Amino acid sequence: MMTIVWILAGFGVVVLLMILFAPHIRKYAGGGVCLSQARLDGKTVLITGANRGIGKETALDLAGRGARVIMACRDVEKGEEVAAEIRTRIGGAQVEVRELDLADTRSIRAFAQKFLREVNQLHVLINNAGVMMCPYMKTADGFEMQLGVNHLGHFLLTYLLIGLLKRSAPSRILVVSSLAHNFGWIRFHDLHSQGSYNSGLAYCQSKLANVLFTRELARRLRGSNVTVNSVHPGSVHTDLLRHSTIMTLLFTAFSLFVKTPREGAQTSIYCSVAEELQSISGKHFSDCAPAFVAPQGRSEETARKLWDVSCELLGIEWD
Ligand SMILES: NC(=O)C1=CN([C@@H]2O[C@H](COP(=O)(O)OP(=O)(O)OC[C@H]3O[C@@H](n4cnc5c(N)ncnc54)[C@H](OP(=O)(O)O)[C@@H]3O)[C@@H](O)[C@H]2O)C=CC1
Ligand SMILES: CC1=C(/C=C/C(C)=C/C=C/C(C)=C/C=O)C(C)(C)CCC1
Repeated sequence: MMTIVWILAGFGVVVLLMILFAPHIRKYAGGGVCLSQARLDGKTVLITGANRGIGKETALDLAGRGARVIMACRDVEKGEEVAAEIRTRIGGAQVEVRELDLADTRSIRAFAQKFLREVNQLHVLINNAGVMMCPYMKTADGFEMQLGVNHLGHFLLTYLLIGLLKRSAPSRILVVSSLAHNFGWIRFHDLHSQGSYNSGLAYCQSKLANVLFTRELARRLRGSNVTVNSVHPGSVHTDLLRHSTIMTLLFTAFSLFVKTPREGAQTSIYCSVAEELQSISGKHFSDCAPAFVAPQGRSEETARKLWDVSCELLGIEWD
């Protein structure tokens, strides 16, 4: 009986302390803030998955800095609703919505074709869209969904737009990866998890692929004045968690310690605008500062092999 009383008392003390220190905990959990006041007037930014979560907050901030923001969304209607909200919140905001389904290479090619016809400059490409821990699904081209959307879809999109980015230089590419890359490895023998599927490990693989792509692309872009960096936004309460009940419960219970989408967007914003990053490429950032990359994310051999396999799967030649 006494043990239960002590446990309840301890729990009460913890809750009380959390309430008391809530503002301090929130400030700490919010993480790094982009302090740059840089304007983006005359610059064009493309953000994938900009209709919610981190992508939406990134679009809102960059539009506020005067950029022309193109929101690439698979659901145009949802995208238009968010674009209208951004226009209401920021007078004179230049936001547009274009259809892009990263789970279908035909949609990616159609998007790029139209984009290259109608937009003549691109200064920042933010590969932000993502899916996490979904049940086993395949993209229209037969790729495992998380690898297909998070890595291969963005790989093809970047390939199709790289000429425009080079012509618009100085320009930047951001790849929104994750701390989850630490727990991933590239399963070259079963890239699409046909033998066995673990939704968490498949997500980690796709986020490791993001880091490896960033490093290999940076190496290939040396001297072009186009930089590419990867980002971990932090643990952010967004709809990304929708396929994991445990993660949803955890993030709800510990919401004090988890970032809001606006806080989660800070590192993407920082890497898009910070003047001091103008010539920084092939690095990984979190909380608006350089961040640790796991050894498997630093392997040049794996990065090159993944590059070749990705080209082969997508039927492209990218030297
Ligand atoms: N939230 C977190 O804690 C963390 C997030 N990240 C990364 O941050 C990025 C943004 O995630 P977050 O904002 O949290 O998640 P959200 O689920 O809120 O947003 C994801 C966005 O990606 C879009 N998307 C998903 N599939 C496709 C597709 N096939 N084609 C085009 N767009 C698609 C979604 O569109 P729709 O609305 O139509 O579904 C949505 O706009 C992701 O890359 C994620 O891996 C990394 C670490 C932690
Ligand atoms: C352990 C623990 C947490 C869980 C963190 C997790 C599970 C992070 C997941 C990150 C994601 C979703 C990455 C996406 O790429 C909280 C809730 C912060 C509260 C403090 C203790």
